[in-house]
Amino acid sequence: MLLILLGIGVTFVALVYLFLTWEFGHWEKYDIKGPKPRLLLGNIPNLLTRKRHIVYNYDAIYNDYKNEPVVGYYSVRTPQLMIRDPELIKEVLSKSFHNFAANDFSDTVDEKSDPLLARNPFSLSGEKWKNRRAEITPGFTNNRIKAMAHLMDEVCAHMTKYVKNQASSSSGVATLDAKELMAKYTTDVVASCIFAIDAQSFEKENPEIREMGKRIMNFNFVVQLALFVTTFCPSVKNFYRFTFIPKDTEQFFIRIMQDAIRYRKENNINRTDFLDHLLQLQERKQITDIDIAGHGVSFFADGFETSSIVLTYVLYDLAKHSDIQQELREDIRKAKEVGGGSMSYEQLVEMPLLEQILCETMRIHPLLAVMSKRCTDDTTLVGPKDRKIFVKKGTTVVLPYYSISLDPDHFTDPHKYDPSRFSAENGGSKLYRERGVYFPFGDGPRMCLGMRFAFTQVKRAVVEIVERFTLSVNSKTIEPFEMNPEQFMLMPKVTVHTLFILFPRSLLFRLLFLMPSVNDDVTKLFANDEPVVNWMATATMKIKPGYGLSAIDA
Ligand code: HEM
Repeated sequence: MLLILLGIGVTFVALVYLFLTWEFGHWEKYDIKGPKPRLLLGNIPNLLTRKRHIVYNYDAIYNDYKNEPVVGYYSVRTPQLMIRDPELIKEVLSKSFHNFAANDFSDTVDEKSDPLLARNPFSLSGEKWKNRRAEITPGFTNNRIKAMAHLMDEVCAHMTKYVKNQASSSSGVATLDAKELMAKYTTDVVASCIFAIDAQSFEKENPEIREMGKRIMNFNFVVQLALFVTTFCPSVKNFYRFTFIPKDTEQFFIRIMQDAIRYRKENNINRTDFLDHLLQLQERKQITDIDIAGHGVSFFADGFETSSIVLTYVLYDLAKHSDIQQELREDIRKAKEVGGGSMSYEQLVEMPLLEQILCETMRIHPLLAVMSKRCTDDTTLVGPKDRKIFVKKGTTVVLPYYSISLDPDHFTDPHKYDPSRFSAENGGSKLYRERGVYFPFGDGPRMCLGMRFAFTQVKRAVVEIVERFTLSVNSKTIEPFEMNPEQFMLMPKVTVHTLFILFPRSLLFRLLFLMPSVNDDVTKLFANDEPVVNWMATATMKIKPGYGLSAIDA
């Protein structure tokens, strides 16, 4: 009996071992170099251990195979391919798009358990993706974004008031959590553009829409679990469906979308925003309320977190480089002078230095470690020196955006913050994009749909802050940043609570800045860690029953 049990035990262990290592010779068969995988951990151990962000595993693979166009590695036990060569990256994103049209995440989202997320183009593939993308694209015309820029003006006014209220009356310094500040801004902008509501992030302690937004983005754990389980055993997707958006959050968004539609129809409101686009779409195509809510939530989820992280990094970079900050301030002043005291939408989107700052920030602080695509048909890529690289249908290929952005072969002195590398004289971002080394918004037919909206939203906030406040890094900031392994996107692990000191640009401070003899005092003041000022509500807000938000009429 004991022998039988022992036999079963040994067979079981042997089978598990075989299961875990079965694929480990895959890349050798195709003559593709790569690191030796470890049992259970493969080559991305942080996926399981979560000791550090997975970006550091990908980066090590990228840098260890400098002369290889592609590297074969194993995620847990599944063979995956890292594309290092920029020409091949362009091939995957654009030229051979038909063979890499699916995002790796695509078939992990189920329409029944996640009806809203399943309507986001990012989660879709094939015809469904094409249709959804075609429905959203006209929502981002130049005219509509221009109209939405006015809605951003209102949010900026709230933000300025909030920052001023945060500043200590004695020093004029406000120490703020930049990420939190920027998330409030983008939440209010995006809520205004889709749901036509004032989310009141700057006025209320914990506005419900902000909390619900956090819960949409808080699927980090589920995403990481799904990533782990599906790379461990990809067929899990066929019989188990993950739920990424909690049900109460889903119901909340469906409800506010329905309320927003009813309110607009009943009151005959004409407002050029994304909701207006969705209503026109509903008239033309008879799409359901769930479809509309799906589009709304997509815009919300894609729009607020990405832009708020980029904004946080822009503020950080400007705080670190006071000369660039001052140059931008001067540009803003000149633009406003030309505009007779205000800045037009056209002026905003065309400010060269501001554009370069954004491009450089998105290079030096990439938002994503890698972009993952799924090979949808057996394909042979042709690498340098005519080398044939066979990619089997179903293989995940990753494009190492983080590592490429910081590779000295592609960007001179890559750790130096230098917006001028994106100046028109140097060829702008187009040059790097054409080389296949700069793709913060992806590229090809699946490129980010909200790019122009995101740029406008980010630029508007930067202009507001730089014009009115002086930014400096708080001395408690731990640098260089260590990325937070709990987050899917690349965000610093440190609490950014005391990261910045925002300076109201009062006349007194302007004078201090213009007089070199007192500049030292200002520097000292910057270095002081001012306590966070507890903000108290100063305005009474219209509270709408249900979710404490007030609708915007026009
Ligand atoms: C600075 C902020 C943003 C960054 C850096 C960013 C970046 C990206 C990236 C890298 C992709 C994947 C592209 C690919 O798969 O090749 C993407 C896709 C997407 N983004 Fe953005 N994004 C930003 C803001 C926005 C905003 C504001 C919206 C909408 C309001 C948006 C909507 C989308 C959508 C719908 C997709 C899926 C496109 C598709 O699969 O067809 N994004 N974005």
